Amino acid sequence: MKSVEEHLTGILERVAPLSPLELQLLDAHGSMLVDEVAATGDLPPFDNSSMDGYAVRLADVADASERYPVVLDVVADIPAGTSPDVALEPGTCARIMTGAPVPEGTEAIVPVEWTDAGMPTVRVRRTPDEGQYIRHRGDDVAAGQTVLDAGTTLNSAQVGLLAAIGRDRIRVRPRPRVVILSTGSELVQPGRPLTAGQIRDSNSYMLTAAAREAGAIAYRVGNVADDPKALIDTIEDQLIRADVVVTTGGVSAGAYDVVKEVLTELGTVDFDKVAMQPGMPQGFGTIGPDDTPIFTLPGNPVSAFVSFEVFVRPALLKMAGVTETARTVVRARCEAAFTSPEGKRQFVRAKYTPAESPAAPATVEPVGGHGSHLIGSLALADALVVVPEDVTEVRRGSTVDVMLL
Ligand SMILES: Nc1nc2c(c(=O)[nH]1)N[C@H]1C(S)=C(S)[C@@H](COP(=O)(O)OP(=O)(O)OC[C@H]3O[C@@H](n4cnc5c(N)ncnc54)[C@H](O)[C@@H]3O)O[C@H]1N2
Ligand code: MOO
Repeated sequence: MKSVEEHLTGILERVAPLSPLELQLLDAHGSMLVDEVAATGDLPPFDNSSMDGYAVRLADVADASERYPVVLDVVADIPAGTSPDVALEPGTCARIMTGAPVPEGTEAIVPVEWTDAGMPTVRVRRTPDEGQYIRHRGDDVAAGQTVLDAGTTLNSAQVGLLAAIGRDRIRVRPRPRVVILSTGSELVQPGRPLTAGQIRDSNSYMLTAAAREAGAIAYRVGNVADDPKALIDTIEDQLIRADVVVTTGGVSAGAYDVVKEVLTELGTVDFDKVAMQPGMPQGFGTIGPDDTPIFTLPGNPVSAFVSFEVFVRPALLKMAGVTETARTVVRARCEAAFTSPEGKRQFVRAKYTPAESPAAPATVEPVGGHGSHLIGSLALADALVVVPEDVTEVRRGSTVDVMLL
């Protein structure tokens, strides 16, 4: 049997970061920036008001009070999106809206709430501080300033910033496109009735969601019957939109394990037993004219989930340009005793509770049994306890490695 490390290393050696592409801003969301981005202009691009109110000269309103309001002539009305062509003379002001450019001579903005909102004269009842409610050109971002570093995975605020500096396209490493298909003649799509001996195809949904959580663009193909021609035709049809293909089922030793049968014949996919539990039967290789990586995961739902976590997710992250591809592993006190198969690394689904104080360290509680079909308890887990190959018994209260999901 191969070790988990050997199998993972073999995979990571054969997948490469995807080539950079210039994408529309929203298509680049979630992708990694290839280049550092600098602002070509100032933000804000001009001095503007942060309040709806009146642009004033300070001397004119220095004596304003509730009791003795100052009366000013309103010589201009400046909505956002216009450019004022007035300069404030003594005794005058301009009505101005939030975001509108301040006219020449403006020393502060008086919010409309401090006035009688009058036109064409206004009564000002309070004195603003110098510069109050004026947002200055470049006080957010200065022209030439680096706003985003290369290697940033673009989140929503960063997409907003790129739009604010005028970028509508940006060069990124695209998110990998993953095609997920499950195999098995016993499978029925959710929403359809079951007949005797059938079960629902949960893997294709679970892995599509998992691929999305890993930042990929995932396409779910439903289930393909255990028929060699149907399988190869479906895979070939899907290659057009795939940077990676993931299948589940049909890789063990059964008489109808078509994935293994069909892909072994092609000679580009290796099938191995990996020393882990669950997830022992694994296949990885390439397929099609572009040598598209293909993962063939076992069909048992927990095995498929763990295999995705341990092998597929790191590969997807590497393709997206991420360098740290491993999940965070922490140490925690195990709240239950259990046994582990000798010579295999066991991944035990569990619930993790972070440390609350030095007296209450982090703990982890295994959930459900060990069966690879137990998706009910898998859904309760937020972590996997990782039990080394040479450990056959985990005692309650011992400290274990926990991979946080
Ligand atoms: N004689 C042997 N039998 C098995 C071995 C072995 O070494 N020798 N290995 C066992 C292990 S370990 C695993 S894991 C499974 C892997 O099986 P396959 O990958 O061939 O998957 P199937 O046989 O197609 O299905 C296994 C199991 O999972 C259910 N399944 C399959 N696909 C889905 C899906 N999309 N959604 C929900 N459930 C699914 C399927 O109905 C089976 O119950 O083999 C063991 N057997
Ligand atoms: O190794 Mo299989 O993946 O139980 O359950």
